Amino acid sequence: MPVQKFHSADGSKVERVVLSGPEGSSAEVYLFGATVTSWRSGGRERLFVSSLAKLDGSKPVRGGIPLVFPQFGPGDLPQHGFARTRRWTLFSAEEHGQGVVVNLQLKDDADTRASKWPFKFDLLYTIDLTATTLSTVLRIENVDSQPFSFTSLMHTYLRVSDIATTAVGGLKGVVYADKVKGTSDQVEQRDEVTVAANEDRVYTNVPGIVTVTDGGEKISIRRFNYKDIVLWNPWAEKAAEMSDFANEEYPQMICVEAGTVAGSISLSPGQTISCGQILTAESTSANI
Ligand SMILES: O=P(O)(O)OC[C@H]1O[C@@H](O)[C@H](O)[C@@H](O)[C@@H]1O
Repeated sequence: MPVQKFHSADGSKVERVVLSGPEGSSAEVYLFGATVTSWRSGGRERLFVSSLAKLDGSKPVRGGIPLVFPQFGPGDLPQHGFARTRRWTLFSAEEHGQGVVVNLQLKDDADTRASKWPFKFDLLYTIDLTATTLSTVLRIENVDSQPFSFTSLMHTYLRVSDIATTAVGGLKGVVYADKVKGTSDQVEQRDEVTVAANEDRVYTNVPGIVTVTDGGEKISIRRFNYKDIVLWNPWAEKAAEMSDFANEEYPQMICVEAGTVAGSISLSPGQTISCGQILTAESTSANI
């Protein structure tokens, strides 16, 4: 069965779905936050989820792909907006020629309309799995009678075997803001960006494909309507401040987050936009 539904302990609602694709590929998605918590391809888990992550809806999931909308970072709303902490609806799930696709939906409700972002919206989140790709696309529709603006991002926690041998390509020549150092106009000089400390950077207007290599493994990130890339690893010092992240886990992950966060996206009444990423796993060594 390509899509399996798992219910909450009391059996009253679907808690998560598991997609089974070709060649042993799979993905798991929680309806809480529409959070993808697992993506297996080429016999490997490609996403990192902390062993201390809360999966009971008590806080955003520390790992996988939390969805940031309508606000990146701190601001009028809670950090990273409300999409990652709302319960989404399972809209549809079906097999297609090359894999399986699931659509989740989130609409405004009394709580969101009472928030500092009070607009009427309709979100459709499409998670599409093939043997080697996971595509996540967020379609945002303005169903209000007034325009609105937002920032959004897919906060992807990639699992790596060792941060010391992990390199991110595709950022050379890109201007970035360094949130740790407090600078905003540096230009990346490196072909391969490595991380060896607490890093929190926003690369703006990234032009093409971004790659993450880790030993013989490579993930390519293709984006559309998402201009920026956030690079984040908490390292030991920030890890110690997070109750839902084990101290020793930071070498096993890197967040490479596709989004539009340096500027915002505006939609007029009736307008829609689809923003997303396609992650492709290219293994040179399968380990099933
Ligand atoms: O702890 P949170 O809210 O999930 O955020 C984690 C990190 O998310 C990153 O996207 C931000 O750039 C960081 O500043 C932030 O610390």
